[in-house]
Amino acid sequence: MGGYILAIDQGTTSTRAMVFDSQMRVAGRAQREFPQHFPASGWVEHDPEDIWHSVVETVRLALADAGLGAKDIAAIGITNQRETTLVWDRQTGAPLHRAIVWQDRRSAPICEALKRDGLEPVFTERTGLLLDPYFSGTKITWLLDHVDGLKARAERGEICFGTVDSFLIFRLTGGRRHVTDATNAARTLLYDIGRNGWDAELAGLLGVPLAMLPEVLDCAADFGVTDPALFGAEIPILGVAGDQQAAVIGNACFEPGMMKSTYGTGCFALLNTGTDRVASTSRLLTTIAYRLDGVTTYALEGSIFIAGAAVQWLRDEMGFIKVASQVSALAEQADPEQRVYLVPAFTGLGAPWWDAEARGAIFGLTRGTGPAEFARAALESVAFQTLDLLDAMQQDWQGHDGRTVLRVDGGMVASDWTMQRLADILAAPVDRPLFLETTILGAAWLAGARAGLWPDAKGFAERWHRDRRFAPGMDAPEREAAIAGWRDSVRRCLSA
Ligand SMILES: Nc1ncnc2c1ncn2[C@@H]1O[C@H](COP(=O)(O)OP(=O)(O)O)[C@@H](O)[C@H]1O
Ligand SMILES: O=P(O)(O)OC[C@H](O)CO
Repeated sequence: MGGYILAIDQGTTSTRAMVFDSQMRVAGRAQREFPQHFPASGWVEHDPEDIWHSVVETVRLALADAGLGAKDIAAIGITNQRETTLVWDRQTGAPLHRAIVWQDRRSAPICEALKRDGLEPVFTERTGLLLDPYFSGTKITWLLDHVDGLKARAERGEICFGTVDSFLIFRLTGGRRHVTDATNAARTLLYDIGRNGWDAELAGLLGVPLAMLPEVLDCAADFGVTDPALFGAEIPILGVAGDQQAAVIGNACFEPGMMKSTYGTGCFALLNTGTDRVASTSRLLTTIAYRLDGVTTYALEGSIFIAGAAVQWLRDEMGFIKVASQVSALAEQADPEQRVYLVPAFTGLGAPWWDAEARGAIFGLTRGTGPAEFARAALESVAFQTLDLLDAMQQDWQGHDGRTVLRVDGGMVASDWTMQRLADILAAPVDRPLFLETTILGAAWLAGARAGLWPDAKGFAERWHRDRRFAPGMDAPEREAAIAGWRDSVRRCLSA
C-alpha cells in the first residue's frame, strides 16, 4: 500500500481529481467539464454516464500526472455536488433517468402541495431543511411518479436512490455497496438529523419506499474498495462528504463559531455550531457539518445563488470585462460619490429571503454611472448578501457571542478588492487560506486520517495556513449608510 491519497470532487459543472502525498502536498491533478442538459424551463439534468466517465477519466489522468499507479494510493476520499438525485437498477447499475440536478425546480408543485397541507414544520423539525425543490426528496417523488414502473420496482427493492457520492461508490465498488455519508443524507428531506436515521414517516409523506435508500455511514468510514478492473488495483474508499461540508473540513473549521464561505458561481456559508442543533428562525438551514466516530457536528447554512455568477454576467451579458480577473481593477475606478446597488436576484433570492419570484434590479443610477460602478455594485452585492447571512446566523444562534472570523475559498476569493470590501461590510476579519482547494482537501483529509496517514483534526488544523487576513477598515457611518442602502434595495426587489 502506498502513502498517497486520492480525492475526487464531483461538482456541478466539472469533476476534479487530485493526488496528495504524505505531506498533504498536491502530487497530481486533473479536471474535466461535462455537459449540462436543460430539457425545460427550470429543469437541469446531468447524464449519470457523463458523471461516471468524468470521474474514471480524471482519476486515471491525476494518477498519470503524479506518475503513480493504484497500488501507490492508500485511500480515496469523495466529495460531491449535493442534493442531485439519481436512481439506478440495483442489479445492473444502469441509471433509470438522468440525474436531476440540485438547481432543478420541477418539483415545486410537490413542495407547494405539502406546504398547503401544513407539513413544512414537520420536515424542518426533523431534517433542518425547508420544503424547497432544491433538496432530493421531492425530486425522488417526481421520478417515482413519472418513470414507468419505477415505484413498483422500488417497493420490491430493485431500485437504488442515491446522491452523486452514493452512485459513484456503487459503481466504483462494482455494485457491492449502496451507501452514503451523513452529510449527503442530511440534504434529502428524508433523514432525521437529530436521531441520525431515515425517517419512515417523512418517506411515507413523499411516497419514497425505504428499500431504495442507501445505508448511511460516518464521513470517515469503510465505504468499500474499488473494483480492481477500474484502476489496476483495489483502493479503499474511506472518506465522503458533500462539497460544502468538505470545505468546512478543508478550511479546518472544526471549532464551534468557525465559519467558512465558498465563493464560486453561488456562495454557501456554513457556521459550525458544534454538537448544538440550532433551529433557525430566519429560514437558514440546519445541517450536518460532519459526523466522525458517531458524533454529529452541526452547522447553520446559508446559500446565495449569485456570487461569481454576477461577475460572469458583467463579462458575458454586459461585455464590461473580457475575463473575470479584470473585475477588481474596474471596480476600483468607480466614483466614490455614487451609491449604486445591484441586487442580483437573477434566479430569485436564496437565504434568508427564499423568494423565488424576486428578480434583479440596479438602483441609484445617474448620468455618470458606467461599467466601473456596475462592477463595484456586483462585487459589493456579494459582501452585502454575506452580511445578511451572518446577521441571520447570529440571530439564530443566541449562545454565540460576537462575529466570528470568516474563512473563505472558491474562485472569487482571488479578488483582493472583493475580500477587502467583504471585511469592511461585515466589520469582521476575513481569512484567505494559502491552499485554496479546500473542498477537495477536506475529502482527502477524511480518507487520509481514516487511513492513519494524515494528522487528526487538531493536527490538520495546525497545518492550515493563512495567505492573508483582510481587516475591516471602513468607518462606521459610511458602513451603516451603505448597508441601509442595500437593505432598501433588497426590499424593493422582493415579490411580496
Ligand atoms: N479574479 C476574480 N475576481 C472575481 N471573480 C472571479 C475571479 N476569478 C474567478 N471569479 C469568479 O469565480 C467563479 C468561479 O469559481 P469556482 O470556485 O471555480 O466556481 P464553481 O466551483 O462554482 O464553478 C466564477 O463565477 C468567476 O466569475
Ligand atoms: O458543485 P458546486 O460547487 O456548485 O456545489 C453545489 C452544492 O453542493 C449544491 O448544494
